[in-house]
Amino acid sequence: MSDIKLIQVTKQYDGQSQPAVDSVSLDIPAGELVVFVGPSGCGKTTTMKMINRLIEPTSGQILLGGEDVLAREPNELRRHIGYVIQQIGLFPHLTIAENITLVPGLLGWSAERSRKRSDELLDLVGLDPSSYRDRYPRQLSGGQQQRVGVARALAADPPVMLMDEPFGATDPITRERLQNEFLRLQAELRKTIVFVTHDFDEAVKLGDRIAVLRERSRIAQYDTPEAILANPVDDYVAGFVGSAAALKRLALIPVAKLTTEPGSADGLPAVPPDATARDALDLMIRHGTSRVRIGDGTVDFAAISALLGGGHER
Ligand SMILES: Nc1ncnc2c1ncn2[C@@H]1O[C@H](COP(=O)(O)OP(=O)(O)OP(=O)(O)O)[C@@H](O)[C@H]1O
Repeated sequence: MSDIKLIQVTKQYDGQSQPAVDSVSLDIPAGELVVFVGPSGCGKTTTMKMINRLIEPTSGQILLGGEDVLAREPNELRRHIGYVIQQIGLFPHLTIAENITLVPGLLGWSAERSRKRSDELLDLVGLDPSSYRDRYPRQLSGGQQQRVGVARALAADPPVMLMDEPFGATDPITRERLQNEFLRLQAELRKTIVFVTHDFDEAVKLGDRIAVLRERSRIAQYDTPEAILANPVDDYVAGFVGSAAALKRLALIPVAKLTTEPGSADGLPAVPPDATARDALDLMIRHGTSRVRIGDGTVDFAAISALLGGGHER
């Protein structure tokens, strides 16, 4: 199992008076997408890069599937951890297929196996292999290059992915499309993912859990998006959540996340399986009910109103 455990991890850069990351402990369960969100300079990237040893911790321990990452050879470690960054870093003189299969190449895959994998991944990220595999990066739009970046990180099927603001450089519409595609992918692949962003809406939309970080990467709150929206632990987190934006955020939360056990759903209006909490609320208001059906379960008004920050006056 590829869970990740940070145990009192500290990074002190040379010449800095304070550590960039100060004794951070965090458990990231296997198969979950955990988002680090926090203001610029709070140490998100530093924390993430210590997991694949692009940055070496000053002290503390990082376990990957129970194994100390510091005991592993860095290049070998990195071949098992997909890495996606904002400036994708595709090699301009290599074709898209060659870019995608860099790591499989290092792992000694045959040309045939690499070609198949690259076509499969292009399909997976929504690019037609026959029209894209032989192009060069400059012949693709920013959003398409970003998809190739994701495909490349997935190439050797690593159990763990680190993603640093991967959609940050794209326009809002492309960004939303990439987020949606990525959510669909992750529902299928269930990788262990650490995802860095400073956009709280993105964190709510993508995260199974969110770590809200304060300065020096200290964890202000670590919980599901729903729990953080409903009960921010303090003013710092509440400031991040921003109560005025709560209604808007309902449109980001799949109502399936809120579904309760199957009960009697006779006669209740139904929302489709991919509906958002906002859709469910609209349906309740239209039908004057406090419960709606989704699949085999139901969701009630209390679950939705909790997301609006019920009980936390600002
Ligand atoms: N190589 C370095 N040497 C010295 N200080 C550094 C180095 N890299 C980062 N820092 C400092 O460590 C702190 C954390 O930086 P980091 O890049 O991890 O933050 P971040 O939360 O990812 O920020 P952003 O959202 O702006 O990318 C910052 O104060 C930064 O100036």
